[in-house]
Amino acid sequence: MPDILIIDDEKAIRKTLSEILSYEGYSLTEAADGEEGLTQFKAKKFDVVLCDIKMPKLDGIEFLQKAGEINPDVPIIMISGHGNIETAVEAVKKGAYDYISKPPDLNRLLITIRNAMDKSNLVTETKVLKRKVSRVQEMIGDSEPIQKIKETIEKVAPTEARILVTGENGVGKELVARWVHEKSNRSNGPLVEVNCAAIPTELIESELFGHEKGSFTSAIKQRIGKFEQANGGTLFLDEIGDMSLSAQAKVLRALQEGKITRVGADKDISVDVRVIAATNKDLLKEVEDKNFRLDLYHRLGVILIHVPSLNNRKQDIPLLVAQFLGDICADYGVAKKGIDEDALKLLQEYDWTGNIRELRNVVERLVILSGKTISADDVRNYVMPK
Ligand SMILES: Nc1ncnc2c1ncn2[C@@H]1O[C@H](COP(=O)(O)OP(=O)(O)OP(=O)(O)O)[C@@H](O)[C@H]1O
Repeated sequence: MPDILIIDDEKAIRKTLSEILSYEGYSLTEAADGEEGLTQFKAKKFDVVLCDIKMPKLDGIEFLQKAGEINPDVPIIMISGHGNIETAVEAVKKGAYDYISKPPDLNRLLITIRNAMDKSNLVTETKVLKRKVSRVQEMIGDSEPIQKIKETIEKVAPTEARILVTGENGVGKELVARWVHEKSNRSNGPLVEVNCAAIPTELIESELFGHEKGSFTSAIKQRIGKFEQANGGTLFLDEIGDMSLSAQAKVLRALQEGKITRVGADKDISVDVRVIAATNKDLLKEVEDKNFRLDLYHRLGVILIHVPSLNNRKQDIPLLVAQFLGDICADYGVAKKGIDEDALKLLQEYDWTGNIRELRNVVERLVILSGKTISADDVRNYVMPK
């Protein structure tokens, strides 16, 4: 049964609308002002909201803005009184689905609600489709290490084992983490990613565990951390070797006890998260240098997956180039370009210190600058040997 929220300070209007709509098979919730409406809106996902414009506490326009921040996909139909048609039009400009006038015309009311629900279903379907289309990039390569990595992923993904992925920048460590999540029993839950190297040391704890309002100078609002966001899913801690020792201690506790504490809070929160960590550093050397905790290393690295550099699996280059050529030409909306054998050979001779990320950039450059078929001369002209 579709759920409709009616927000109006006039009891008579709420009553009339409720009667008509419940007769039509909708389930109704009523609120007497914008604030109450917002509380209801937060508590449950409605299919449609009918909202008066002039109300005490929070008026219709303010409700529209706040509701849009919480869930922009729920259609809101404004109910306008005599004197505020202009405001209703303004509301539509600001994102309301439509408006109806008081007293409501029965047919127009029902049609508007039906249309609003159709539109909202379409929005949801489009989102689902988009998600399906943007599925995880396939892991290309038939070299022995890549085959072994794929086998390991198949085996360990359905378990709850923590995984430490190692390898240079741009080799595909994140892709490994994505596939583990995708093939795990948590694939319907979130995959949340944190790049530990990109966050200043003093902020990493609040980023991971969240904070309470006022717990430090810039904590103006309460904030949910990445561990909580990843609840029921997977947390990918990238560049874990760059994490401060004090954050390491807290991550260790989260892993040992399945509990976290927001910065500035005194209450524990239980979290159900599978952690996959990645690093381009030699963590055991970091342990030796006292930059990384040995106990955390053991907790994280139940399964170790090393992704070798592209220079150590150059036989994967032709397959990767073919894949990237297809993807990039499709992105640019041009017919798929080909590549000469000699050009491919030259690419295999290069030193790929930037790994797969660099290879993709080079293919993109070649697609832009070359003719229909990429030649060895194109490679010589546009790809500088190092
Ligand atoms: N085997 C592969 N097949 C196809 N694309 C790949 C493969 N490995 C990596 N890529 C692509 O190369 C790019 C870099 O990969 P990714 O971000 O996973 O590397 P990374 O090791 O996590 O890098 P960093 O350490 O810099 O974060 C991504 O666009 C990824 O989709």
